[in-house]
Amino acid sequence: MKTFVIGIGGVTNGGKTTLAKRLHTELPNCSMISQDDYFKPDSEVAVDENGFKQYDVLDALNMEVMMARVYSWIKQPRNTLNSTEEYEKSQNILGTKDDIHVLIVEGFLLYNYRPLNDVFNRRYFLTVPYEECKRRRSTRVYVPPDPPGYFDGHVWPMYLKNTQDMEDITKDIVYIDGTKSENDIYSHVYSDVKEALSGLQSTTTS
Ligand SMILES: Nc1ncnc2c1ncn2[C@@H]1O[C@H](COP(=O)(O)OP(=O)(O)OP(=O)(O)O)[C@@H](O)[C@H]1O
Ligand SMILES: NC(=O)c1ccc[n+]([C@@H]2O[C@H](CO)[C@@H](O)[C@H]2O)c1
Repeated sequence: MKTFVIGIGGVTNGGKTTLAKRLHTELPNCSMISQDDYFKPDSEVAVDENGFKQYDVLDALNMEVMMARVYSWIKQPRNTLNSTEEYEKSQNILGTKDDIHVLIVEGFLLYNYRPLNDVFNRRYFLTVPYEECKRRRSTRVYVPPDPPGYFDGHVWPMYLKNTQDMEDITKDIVYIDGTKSENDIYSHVYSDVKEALSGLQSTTTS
């Protein structure tokens, strides 16, 4: 039994969840963890001098709790070949009976956190330019909702800083143009993953 951990990172509203959910549905033996589920309670998130809650930094997240979940999956992957359909899916995709378990981790701050960055076999990063990102974000309602000026006063500056830090930590990232259609993005990543899984299969033994 082997494991393969995929990171779907990128800018806010880059389409991470959309892509991750589809891969999760299509890949056999696949589990998914979303970083957004690990935000600290609002009362524990710092506020800056302009009154903006500092949500777009690692300190806003319970990364230790998230890592515990990731390590626990690696130790004992949850999804097994538990149905004929899953079994056939794995044969179609991998062309083999071999047992590979896939974990998708999706979120906006994956590669800046070294312990998490270290577990990825493949790192994707969805990008969207400033204007399109701001437009998409304005259609979303978070809890709590973005106050006026939040995108320019916190979200985008933190994205630029986090991306810079990320590039200092890891170079091994596959950048994806998030303005392409959902289908194009999915097909591209799916073929890439499939190729990587086949490689894993032929180079290792269980
Ligand atoms: N390829 C795409 N082209 C155009 N719009 C897209 C595309 N993918 C996703 N969207 C839209 O962009 C918005 C954000 O998508 P999604 O929730 O997948 O992004 P995200 O990166 O997970 O966002 P978050 O910052 O909340 O983590 C949604 O309204 C979604 O429908
Ligand atoms: N999920 C949350 O608790 C929450 C609260 C406030 C803001 N956000 C935003 O989520 C994005 C990541 O998906 C970040 O850009 C946060 O600003 C999330």
